[in-house]
Amino acid sequence: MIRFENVTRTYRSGGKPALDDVSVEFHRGDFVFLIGASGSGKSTLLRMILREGLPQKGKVTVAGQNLVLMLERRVPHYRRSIGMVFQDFRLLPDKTVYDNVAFAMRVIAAPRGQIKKQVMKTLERVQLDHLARRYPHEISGGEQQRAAIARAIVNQPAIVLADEPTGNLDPRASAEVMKILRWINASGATVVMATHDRAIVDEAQRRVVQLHKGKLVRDEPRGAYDPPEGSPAWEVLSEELENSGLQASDPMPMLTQPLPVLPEPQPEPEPNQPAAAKESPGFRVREYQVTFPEDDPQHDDAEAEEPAAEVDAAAVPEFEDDEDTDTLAPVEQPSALPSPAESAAPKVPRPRASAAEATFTDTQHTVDQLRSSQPRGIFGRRKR
Ligand SMILES: Nc1ncnc2c1ncn2[C@@H]1O[C@H](COP(=O)(O)OP(=O)(O)OP(=O)(O)O)[C@@H](O)[C@H]1O
Repeated sequence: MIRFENVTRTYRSGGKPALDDVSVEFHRGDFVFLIGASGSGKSTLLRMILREGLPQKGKVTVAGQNLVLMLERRVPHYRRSIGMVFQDFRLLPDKTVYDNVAFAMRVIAAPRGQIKKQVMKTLERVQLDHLARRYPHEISGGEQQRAAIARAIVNQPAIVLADEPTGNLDPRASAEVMKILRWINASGATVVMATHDRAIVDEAQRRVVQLHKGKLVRDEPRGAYDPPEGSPAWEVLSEELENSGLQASDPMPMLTQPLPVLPEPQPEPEPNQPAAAKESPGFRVREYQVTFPEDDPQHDDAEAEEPAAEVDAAAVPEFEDDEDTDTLAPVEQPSALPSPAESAAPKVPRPRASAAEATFTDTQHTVDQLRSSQPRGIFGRRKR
């Protein structure tokens, strides 16, 4: 479904590549942990799947569509089949939980009745229906992340990308988020999750793809956070360990080595603090300007869910791309989350991930991405 072939991406000419000759394939229904030290290229890879940034060399294909050759005008439609979850949630602070999720459907001009039904169904599935009327600053970080996930999946994307979705959460909230991501995956979506969270990776025993300085050094079908001793990844990282500055939360092949000095732990955020107060110092969430009519305080809520325009299915462009017949058909969600027993916090306490600087730092990106969302079904149709 997602294929990288010898992909090299360099941000600055003459600089070191953020991705260096990477070849990897993610299949429909995969659950993949993308791991690696800070700066190893995880976010760059995720962004490339979103078609934010193209490779200088190589080819990225998603559901048979060559992203390098994709026409710009088709990109918004393409992105609608992808749900994106960020470390810093990126909820719109002036909208309720309900409206944050509904926003993703309003911008694609979904019918009003469908919005209400689908938003509430999705909120129930992330167990947030009782908080639908709250604003982001009135709910916990874990609840904010669940709301952000609801927003990402409300249009039933075939692919869900998560960039350190548990990075700002405590173990219990992280476990809730993982339960939801597993459920999304079980419903058929491909999930690719970048993480520094050792405990989560170790516990899940799912596919692990590891980057190191832009190179793919490991692809294990069922792996732990640390590479197996003696494996090529272990060898590479062992060589690097002495002078690499790896964090304790980065893949660490030789646990007998002395650990680097860690920064002072950050204080736990107070419950019910505004979202901004919970952001790690490294984040740069910019002010954004949303100019949609529904942001106008005078705007009648009753009208807010009216479609902005009729969707003419016949007018929706279809993909003509190449070789494989894979599609990005929307994914039906099962009717319920796994049992509450599955939501128990992880047994092993783990260190909080370092406050790595978010790469998707521009909230406008989220708004743009939501604007380009669309009704389900479109991506399942391609010209033969
Ligand atoms: N917009 C950009 N402009 C220039 N360099 C960039 C840009 N984005 C990323 N880089 C560089 O590319 C490399 C890979 O960065 P990337 O954000 O993909 O790593 P990462 O593994 O996601 O890191 P982290 O775990 O800290 O989020 C780093 O050296 C980074 O400095």
